[in-house]
Amino acid sequence: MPKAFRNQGIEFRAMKWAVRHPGMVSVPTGLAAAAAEGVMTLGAPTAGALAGGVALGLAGWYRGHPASFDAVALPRLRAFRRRWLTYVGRRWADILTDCELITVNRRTDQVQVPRIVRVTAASPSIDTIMVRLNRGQTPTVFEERAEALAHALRAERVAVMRVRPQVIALVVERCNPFDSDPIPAIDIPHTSAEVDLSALELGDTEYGTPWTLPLVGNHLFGAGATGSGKSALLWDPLRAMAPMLRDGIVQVDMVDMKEGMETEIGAPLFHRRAIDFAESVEVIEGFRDEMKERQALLREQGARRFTPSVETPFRVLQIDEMGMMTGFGPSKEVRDVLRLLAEIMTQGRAPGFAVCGYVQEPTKDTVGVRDLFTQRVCLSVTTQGHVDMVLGEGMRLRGALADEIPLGDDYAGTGFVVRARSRTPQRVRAFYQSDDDIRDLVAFVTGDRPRLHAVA
Ligand SMILES: Nc1ncnc2c1ncn2[C@@H]1O[C@H](COP(=O)(O)OP(=O)(O)OP(=O)(O)O)[C@@H](O)[C@H]1O
Repeated sequence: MPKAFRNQGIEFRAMKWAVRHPGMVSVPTGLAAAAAEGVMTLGAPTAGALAGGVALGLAGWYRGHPASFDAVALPRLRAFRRRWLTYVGRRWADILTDCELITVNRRTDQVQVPRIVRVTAASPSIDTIMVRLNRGQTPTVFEERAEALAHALRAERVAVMRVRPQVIALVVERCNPFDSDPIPAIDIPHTSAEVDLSALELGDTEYGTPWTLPLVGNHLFGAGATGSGKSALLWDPLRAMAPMLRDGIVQVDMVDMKEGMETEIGAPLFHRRAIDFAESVEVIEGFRDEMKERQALLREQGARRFTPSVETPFRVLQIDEMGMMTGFGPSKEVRDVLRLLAEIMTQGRAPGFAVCGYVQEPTKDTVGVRDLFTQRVCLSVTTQGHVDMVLGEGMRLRGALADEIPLGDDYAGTGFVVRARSRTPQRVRAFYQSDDDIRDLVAFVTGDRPRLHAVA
């Protein structure tokens, strides 16, 4: 038989085998089969030109529009690479064999390896592998072997989730992208012109790029167990907006339901501050009334939205331990607070009124207005269910293992956000501000002047 036909026969057999064993196909065989098919169908020059064109197109996309490339193409390319290099045929079978996750058919003695259905890699350090269980296997078997699997995959941890009957997801956290040392606070911007309210820098993403928050036009929800580092979510936006606080272009009201312990050190930064329930209701009510006045003013001026200025400052209401106001207080008062917050959060965008709420327990019973928050950060939480409550349905499955983030200083301030464009979770770590950093911030904002505003 001529060599060309012999080769074709081999490739056809390889392709047929690959189709029949999609979970077991190896890189050289799978890719060679695909390449061979391309070459045979189109001819070598056309196939080569096509492959080159695709590579060039991707390079052009990356250079021309890195943001959309990052959101759309990169996760797919990464998933493809992981699928065919990391979780591939023999290697996958060996790992599952070593972890005692294969089965043997008693009748035929055939070894059966749970098949990979799909691999996604929303972030550089987290993969989700959908696996079809062998008949007779249960998700519990994988849960019990998760630690062994993590070691075998050389991953930090593996979480097992039930997807549908016979299909589970292995969420593989490959590494912690952040050092155990905190990320130091950024330098305070000098002038208001340097502040971008639609991109306040709060920390780093797992890519090593700045993690920014668009606070204007949004409401921030920060959830995390005690000790997870929620205070960073409170102080970091203030640091990023410091010149505007100094110049009166941003005014922040603070409701500190920890009896003022958390915020005493930065008290001069706040326009108003409340540290018990009754004062807090007053502050929230005052915030709502001011929003109404602003709405009336904009209506008079025929303006559809505010422009941050000394006359019409961007107003922010921060509520630490929000659950104490919205879940655990006396029922009539709680209802009133929820109504006020709902009013502010549904109407505050155009007149420039934003709410930042920080909670330990993100359930609907505790925070009835949870769904009105438009920006969400999930730090280390205590249960799996909390992750989707904060970030949205299915985010844990896509890799947001916030309940697996260990508590402690090495991880404090680490959490997940959802990327707006691709709706995929991304790991972030907030800047750490020491007490001295906060004192510097206060000194910068107040200068030599006396306290800017009365403190409740
Ligand atoms: N971004 C960060 N990076 C590193 N360490 C941090 C960061 N934020 C906070 N920490 C450290 O983590 C510890 C707990 O932080 P923090 O007080 O903010 O937790 P919390 O979530 O507010 O807890 P609680 O609800 O009990 O007040 C603190 O000792 C602090 O030093």
